[in-house]
Amino acid sequence: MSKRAMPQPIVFVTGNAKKLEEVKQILASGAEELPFEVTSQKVDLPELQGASCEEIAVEKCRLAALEVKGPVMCEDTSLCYHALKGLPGPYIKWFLQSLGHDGLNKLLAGYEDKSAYAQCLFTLCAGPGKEVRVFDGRTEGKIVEARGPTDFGWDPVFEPSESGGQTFAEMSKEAKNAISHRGRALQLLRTWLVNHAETFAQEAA
Ligand SMILES: O=c1[nH]c(=O)c2ncn([C@@H]3O[C@H](COP(=O)(O)OP(=O)(O)OP(=O)(O)O)[C@@H](O)[C@H]3O)c2[nH]1
Ligand SMILES: [Mg+2]
Repeated sequence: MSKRAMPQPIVFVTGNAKKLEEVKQILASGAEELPFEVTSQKVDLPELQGASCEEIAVEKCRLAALEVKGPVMCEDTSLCYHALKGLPGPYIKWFLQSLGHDGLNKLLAGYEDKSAYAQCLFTLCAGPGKEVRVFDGRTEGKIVEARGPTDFGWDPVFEPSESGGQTFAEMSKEAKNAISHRGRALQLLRTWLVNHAETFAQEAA
């Protein structure tokens, strides 16, 4: 499919190099090609506190569109423990930074239920002041003792239910992307853009 003419490409705004790496891999694979060019910009945007995952994601994307002055996409990842009623959720970054993998396990020491889900909210906005659309991808699993390479966040302590016993960190990139929160959310965004290319290009004009 040829790329649709837009004044600017869609800029994926993130401060996280590992997210960007996976997003590039996911977009390069899959049956449908995105009808727009995607570039990236490294900006670590401020994130709302005390709000829902969705509110945080929408506000971040709104700020990204103002910063870039054009079409943007962003994403927000949460790790939600069922026993803790969804926490750490959107605050997982700070929990991981302060407590490490061992601490992420110890949080559940007093609970039988070690289950958790990874959630990725992709957001898409055609420009400053334009509607922000949200695409929600989730993967259920459980929190385990760290196994596998430690180069991406909490991957070593999350074992998806569909992985046959491997943690995200132990899986190949292709296998992770096929069942990951990020892979699923990005697939929804891709399908929406393929089906609404005209609408989005007009909003961005
Ligand atoms: O093991 C992992 N597997 C993943 O698939 C994954 N995706 C995100 N993360 C980590 O979870 C926090 C989300 O916070 P987050 O969404 O605010 O990201 P961020 O601040 O790093 O980037 P961004 O907000 O600039 O895009 C950050 O610590 C990320 O490193 C992951 N860890
Ligand atoms: Mg962030």
